[in-house]
Amino acid sequence: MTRLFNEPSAFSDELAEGFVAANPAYVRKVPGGVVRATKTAGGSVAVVVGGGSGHYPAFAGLVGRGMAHGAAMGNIFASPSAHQVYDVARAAEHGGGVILSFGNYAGDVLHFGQAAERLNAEGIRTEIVTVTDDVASAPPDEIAKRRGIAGDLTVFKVAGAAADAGYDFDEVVRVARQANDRTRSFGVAFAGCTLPGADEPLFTVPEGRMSLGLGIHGEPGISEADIPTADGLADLFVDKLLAERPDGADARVAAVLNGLGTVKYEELFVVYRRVSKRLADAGLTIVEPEVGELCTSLDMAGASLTLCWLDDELERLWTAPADAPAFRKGSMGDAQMDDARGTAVSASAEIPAASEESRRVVPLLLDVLRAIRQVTIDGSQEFGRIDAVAGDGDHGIGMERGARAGVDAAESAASAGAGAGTVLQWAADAWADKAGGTSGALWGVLLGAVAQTFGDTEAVHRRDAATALEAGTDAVMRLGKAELGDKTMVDVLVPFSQAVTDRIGAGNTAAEAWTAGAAVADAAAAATADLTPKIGRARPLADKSIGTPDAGAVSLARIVGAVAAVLNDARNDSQQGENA
Ligand SMILES: Nc1ncnc2c1ncn2[C@@H]1O[C@H](COP(=O)(O)OP(=O)(O)O)[C@@H](O)[C@H]1O
Ligand SMILES: O=C(COP(=O)(O)O)[C@@H](O)CO
Repeated sequence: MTRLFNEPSAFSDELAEGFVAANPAYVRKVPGGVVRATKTAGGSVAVVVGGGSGHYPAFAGLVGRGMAHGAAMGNIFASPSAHQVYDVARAAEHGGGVILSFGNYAGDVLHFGQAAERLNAEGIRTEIVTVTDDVASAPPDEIAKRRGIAGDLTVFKVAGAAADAGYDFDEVVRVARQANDRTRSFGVAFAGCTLPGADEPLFTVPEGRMSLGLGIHGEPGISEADIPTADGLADLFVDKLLAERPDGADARVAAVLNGLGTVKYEELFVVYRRVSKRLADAGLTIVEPEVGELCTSLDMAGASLTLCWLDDELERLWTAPADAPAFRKGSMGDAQMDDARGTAVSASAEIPAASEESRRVVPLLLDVLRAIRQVTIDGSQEFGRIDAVAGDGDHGIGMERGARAGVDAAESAASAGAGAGTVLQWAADAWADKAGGTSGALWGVLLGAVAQTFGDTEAVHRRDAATALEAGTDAVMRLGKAELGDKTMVDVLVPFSQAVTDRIGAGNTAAEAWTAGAAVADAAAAATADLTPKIGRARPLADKSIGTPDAGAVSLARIVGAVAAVLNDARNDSQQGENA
């Protein structure tokens, strides 16, 4: 149970504030997260990490000398937005380029990817290193699909040490990827975690049982077993990981026995006693092990073991001194504070000139956006419950956060005289920024593509609605790379967009076309229940997901229905106006 909070929606911002207040010698707040408060040598590569909040000390607790240079801090269990990542990277970079490193989750991949594109376009050399250590989340022949869990630590540590040792950009990327290739983790959970303000945990495990192959966002494990003794758990961990020993690995390993939130250090030590013995029996030498909480999942009761098979270079970097709020090793000497660096990085947007025709559609667009917001408020709990079956339960919160921010931004743009395109673009940017997560990125590009199609100078006709939907569908599929049948919002978007295009082509009004499209969307969303997820958070829990529709598909269908209602109301109003 997360007992101590004020407003649940303010939890991640408030914890960031408190974290910075508690660690002024280490970190400084910047838009989107934190950067080192200490000086870094000019020309160094910057290692910027990040992810959702709720995993402390990942990610902000690992910012400091010898470790990361900055951390983008998302909402609880939701990736930070591209905007946040960009801002943190700009504040952290020192002229040697930026390595963005994070656990392999769809939302993080999309947002960090967009930030990398922007940084590279601005001439800041940026490369991504995803962490894929969780052996439970995909088989060895699909290793790149694996999630990142406590193995974040070994990858960030190696990358940060290399950057501070003066390695050049390509060399930091090389050793960080090498560390990831050599890192494997496996975890179990005895009880799920509860989001601040929620009454129920995201999942439960029957008394006396444990969930094997946990996710760090309250995703249930992939199978269940009786809770063994401490030695039994150690054996399970070691057997799983020894079976995954990378090809060509030497006999020296970094070992991390990680508590997920409510397992006591004492219990971890009892388990570690046996882990160390078993590894020694297997002929392995453990190098500077870590036992404690290094990557958590709020109050989840659980533990994981990580092994990183070291070579000489990785060992040197793993054992190099480090000094971060939650990770200290060796002795680094006195730090010099970095007072001089500025923080403001994102330019504020201007309102481009708009034509009268373009502005004429803005009131209707605002009604549409407000209706979308209402759907996300009304459906927040339900979308979250659907998402929790095989995901992390945050789909409702994320959609609501995004839609609320989108409406606020659109209203500001409209009151400053913006045209249709800019109103929607502001909504798109604010949605992606405040929602984070996979759906935040996807709704950002969806609305952004509609905004581009509408523009600020031409009147918006019903054919433009169909063109905009097609552009939005393309943008979502290009960014998310999901195909039809993968069990995502794409399974609704494609048939819905097609239905609207067909109806408009046949001479229907926009309201008629959307009404017909809404029926198609409802049926398509319901049909996702039979599908097996092939992408996104639910993929490792495919069997659990069968029988439940996809959360993003359901929320999209609900939104389409609400938009159809707004268009029908608008049409009835204008007909009454004509009759009067
Ligand atoms: N690659 C993808 N392409 C399109 N939609 C996706 C993709 N991955 C996930 N989704 C959609 O996003 C929804 C989850 O959104 P959200 O809760 O924000 O995700 P997460 O918490 O997993 O980042 C899924 O139900 C699915 O509809
Ligand atoms: O939750 C995280 C990112 O996952 P999403 O795919 O955005 O839900 C984060 O905590 C892990 O980095």
